[in-house]
Amino acid sequence: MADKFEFQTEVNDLLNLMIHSLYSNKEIFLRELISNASDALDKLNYLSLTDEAYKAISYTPRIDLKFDKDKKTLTISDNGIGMSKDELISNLGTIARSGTKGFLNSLSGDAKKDSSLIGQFGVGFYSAFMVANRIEVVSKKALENEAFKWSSDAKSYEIESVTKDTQGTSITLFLNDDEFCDEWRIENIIKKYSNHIPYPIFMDKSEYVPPKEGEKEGTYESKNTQINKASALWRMSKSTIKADEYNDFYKQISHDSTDPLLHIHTKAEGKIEYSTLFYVPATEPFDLFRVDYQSGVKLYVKRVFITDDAKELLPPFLRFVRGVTDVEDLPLNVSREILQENAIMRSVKEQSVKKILSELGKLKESDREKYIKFYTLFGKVLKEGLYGFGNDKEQILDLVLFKSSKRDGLISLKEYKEAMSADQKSIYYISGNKESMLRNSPLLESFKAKGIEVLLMDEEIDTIVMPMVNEFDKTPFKSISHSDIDDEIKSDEKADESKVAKTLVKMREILKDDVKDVRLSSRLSESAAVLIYDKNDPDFAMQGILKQMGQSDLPKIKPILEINANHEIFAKLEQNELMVNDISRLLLDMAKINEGMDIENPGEFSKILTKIMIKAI
Ligand SMILES: Nc1ncnc2c1ncn2[C@@H]1O[C@H](COP(=O)(O)OP(=O)(O)OP(=O)(O)O)[C@@H](O)[C@H]1O
Repeated sequence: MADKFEFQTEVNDLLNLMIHSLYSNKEIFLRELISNASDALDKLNYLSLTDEAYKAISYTPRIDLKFDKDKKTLTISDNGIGMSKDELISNLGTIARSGTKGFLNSLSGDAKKDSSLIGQFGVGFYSAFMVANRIEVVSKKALENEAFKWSSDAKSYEIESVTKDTQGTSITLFLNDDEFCDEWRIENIIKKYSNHIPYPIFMDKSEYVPPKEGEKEGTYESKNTQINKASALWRMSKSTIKADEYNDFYKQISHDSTDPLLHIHTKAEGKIEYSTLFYVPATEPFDLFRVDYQSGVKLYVKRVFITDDAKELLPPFLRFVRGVTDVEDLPLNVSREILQENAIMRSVKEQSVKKILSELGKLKESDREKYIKFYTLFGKVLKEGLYGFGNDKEQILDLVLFKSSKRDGLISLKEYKEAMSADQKSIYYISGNKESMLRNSPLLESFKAKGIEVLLMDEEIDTIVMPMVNEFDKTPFKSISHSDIDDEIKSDEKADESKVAKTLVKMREILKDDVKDVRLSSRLSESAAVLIYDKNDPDFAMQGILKQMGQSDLPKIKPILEINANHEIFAKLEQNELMVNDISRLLLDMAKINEGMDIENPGEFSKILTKIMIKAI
């Protein structure tokens, strides 16, 4: 008797999408099923090497494909770990991963793009419903006696008890049409996506047998043949691997259907022996900015798969990297603690980071267009490495790019320095979250007048990390929204305090609750006033970030209002005391607006402005 089950709502939504919307690139279903079979073999392989109970299982790991042209079925079998009844229910009836909602929301309606997301979101198995109207999964978990059959028409599913001799899983697809009932087509898909999974894939292939003596014509015989290479690509010598093979292996491990931007293959044979094969994707992994992102690097020890959940293998600022780390001198039953504390692992990690960063540096020099593509995708993540006291800051500073007040596009810090005049002492930057606002900030006036370049840091991460970066190549960074200012950018025309003495005293009094001080500015040439921050105070952009991070009890940080004594408005104000009150308030609010801040009392602002407009007409 079969028990009937309903799918979890999200699975229903997903299946509807699979069947009705995601039509292109259907062939990836096979990659997904083979990859699951390979994972199941990995799990059993690992247990049989590390767990006494499993050592007794005698098996040669393999995956078998069979199709029946008449019945239009394709069967994918493995002799891996298998699934119990409960596992069939939870693995093939629900979607455990929290990312799925994100998947459903992120679908663009562009079938090609959407189907490339399928694997990324861990909904691989369900993709088989793109090509099949019915699926049967027969599975027997290793060391258990019972086997079960899960079957579904994509609307609901049934589970019943069956017999099966060996452990493992056999998945039969009842295909919608003949497309995937074709030996040649299947072989090509396997070669394309699954050539380098570490286990052999077998299939019956008809082979031409030449005529024997006395016979006129040859015949075709069906022969069970291994159709993939089953060699761990990362262990092979670089010179024997073709670009296509690197790309295809990437697609298999990442479930991404776009070629990667870069691969970095290393075989270290010194004191510590290991192989790494890393890839920089050309698309953004869906969970790149999720706290619960999945590690993209699989750990192997002596070719035995250990885990794909080891975030320790690379630091978070390289979490976009996909690939494999295979270490020789570690025990197979390496635990999480070992991963974190083991000297070998630490050294492999350090060297991997150095290697990845240096290859990115080479790319920056050799192919700027490609590098910009990389940087646009992952620059923000890379910059996270500038936070704190990491060892890699210098290398990362060589890689970061910024917008500039003087040039189009993105420039590196080296390029900034090369254009500096001999007497410029600092690398100047302004940070905030809107490029247009930064470009038009009054704070840039004297820099523009003197032809000094300022980096425009308009990403949130800049505001967070830049205060933690002191210098680049011995040149200090200086935020231009702070009060300490180098002599070289001070205005040439020395402001004459006596011209505005009365106004200054009054403004200080009027605005004393809102600003720390009202001062003469030596950085303005056009605007009447600007807000800056004391050297050690967080600026406006930083305050915003602190609030976002939950620091709601921040004390009120008062800015400093700097005024341009040479501005006509102050000459007039000295003669017209009655207006000082209104104009002071307006100047403060205007300076706030220029920085993208909210003004405290918009009603009051409008009233004063209206009053002045009436006077002006
Ligand atoms: N051949 C198999 N043998 C054993 N377990 C399997 C097999 N196929 C699928 N499973 C189980 O079903 C789960 C769901 O598979 P599915 O392909 O939907 O997602 P996934 O493999 O977890 O994610 P991803 O596609 O990102 O690798 C797997 O995690 C695995 O536990």
